[in-house]
Amino acid sequence: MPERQPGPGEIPAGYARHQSWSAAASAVPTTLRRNPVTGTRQYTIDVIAGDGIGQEVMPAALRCVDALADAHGFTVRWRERDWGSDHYRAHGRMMPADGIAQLASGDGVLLGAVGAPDIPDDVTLWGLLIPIRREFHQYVNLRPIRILPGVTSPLRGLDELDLVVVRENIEGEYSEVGGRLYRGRPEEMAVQESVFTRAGVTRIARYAAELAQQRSGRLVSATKSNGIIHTMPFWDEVVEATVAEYPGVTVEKVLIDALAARMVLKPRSVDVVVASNLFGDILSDLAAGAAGSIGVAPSANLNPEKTHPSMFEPVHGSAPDIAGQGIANPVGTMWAAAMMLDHLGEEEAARHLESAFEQAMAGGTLTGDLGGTASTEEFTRAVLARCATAP
Ligand SMILES: NC(=O)C1=CN([C@@H]2O[C@H](COP(=O)(O)OP(=O)(O)OC[C@H]3O[C@@H](n4cnc5c(N)ncnc54)[C@H](O)[C@@H]3O)[C@@H](O)[C@H]2O)C=CC1
Ligand SMILES: CC(=O)C(=O)O
Ligand SMILES: [K+]
Ligand SMILES: [Mn+2]
Repeated sequence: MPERQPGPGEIPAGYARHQSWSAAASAVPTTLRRNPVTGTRQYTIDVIAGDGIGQEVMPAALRCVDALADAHGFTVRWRERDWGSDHYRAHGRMMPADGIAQLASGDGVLLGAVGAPDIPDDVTLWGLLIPIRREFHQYVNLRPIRILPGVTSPLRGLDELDLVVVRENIEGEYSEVGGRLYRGRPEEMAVQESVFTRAGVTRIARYAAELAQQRSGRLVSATKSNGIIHTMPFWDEVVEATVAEYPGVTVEKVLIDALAARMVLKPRSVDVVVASNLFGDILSDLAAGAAGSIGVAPSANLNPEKTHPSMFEPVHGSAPDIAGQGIANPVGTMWAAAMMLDHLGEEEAARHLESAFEQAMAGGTLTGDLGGTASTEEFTRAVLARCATAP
């Protein structure tokens, strides 16, 4: 494997040792390519299929969006990026040194997954996914989940579930503050700091409160302020004070351990969950499991101010255990693409895409993770058949 030796000003493959490339990210603000005179809508989207099943689920989603673009009168220019673990093996980095700057001129990023069994996961994540989230200030990770048509939840008697995890996405427990000393020796130690800021907690709480206001008014805040004595009491205080500004929204703080049990036992008692980076990561896979499979779960890494591109991806990873078999469920990526269309202002196409995969599933075409026998290709064709014509 090549040695990772970034030159001056380059992005190192391991973000932990980064200098700064924020200037590159903030240089070019995104502007949606909507011509005010002709009304034509054209979007430039960067596509990072990435690793493992990312290579299988991404083409499935792109074909659907292309069909929808024709049907709804807009065009998408895909800029395909061969970034990820193969790029790392060839060049010693997950993306080019100016990768962030390249993405900055687009209207959004669609990502499959990153992660390969032969490369440490911190290298792959911190070399691609996490820098994009941070440098583009995508501080909201929005993760809706529903029990989709045709799916039987593994939870007894649960036939309906519709909740949203609002995960803080750029600070918290995922922090490069810390270090390791005396590697390999008996006295070795590792320190990992969590970073919570008033600005960071306030803005995620605001986003979640606004979402709760549009839904049930019920917000659950995941915490662990009994065991984690500095950051979590701070999280609780800031969340409570922020949500108090939103009439009609109540916030219930629930310790994460009990919340995990509650989401299995009484998942419908939860509507919108606001959670730190790590807690939101875990709860979103838990919620997806309750809804039948993590293969259907989407996520939007949002820069709500739209000063930078946002990034859309399935919740799942590269799934090396099933990669290359053509059996991955592409719904998580299709649903993420629908969230991207919403973000671009193409709401009709977004609803069309959602109803297309829902109808395919309702018709009994299901991939193996959901107990069906359809391949990725068979399922995708069933969705495509419902994308060309009006829903
Ligand atoms: N945002 C990202 O790109 C993420 C990357 N990862 C990376 O992915 C790699 C694998 O991680 P794991 O912990 O195994 O999580 P994973 O999400 O890749 O897979 C967990 C389990 O779910 C199944 N699964 C996932 N997506 C599926 C789909 N679309 N259809 C059918 N089955 C599906 C897999 O086969 C596996 O049994 C690691 O390198 C990890 O760091 C993990 C999570 C998110
Ligand atoms: C990396 C990961 O697990 C996630 O973004 O959900
Ligand atoms: K992913
Ligand atoms: Mn995750």
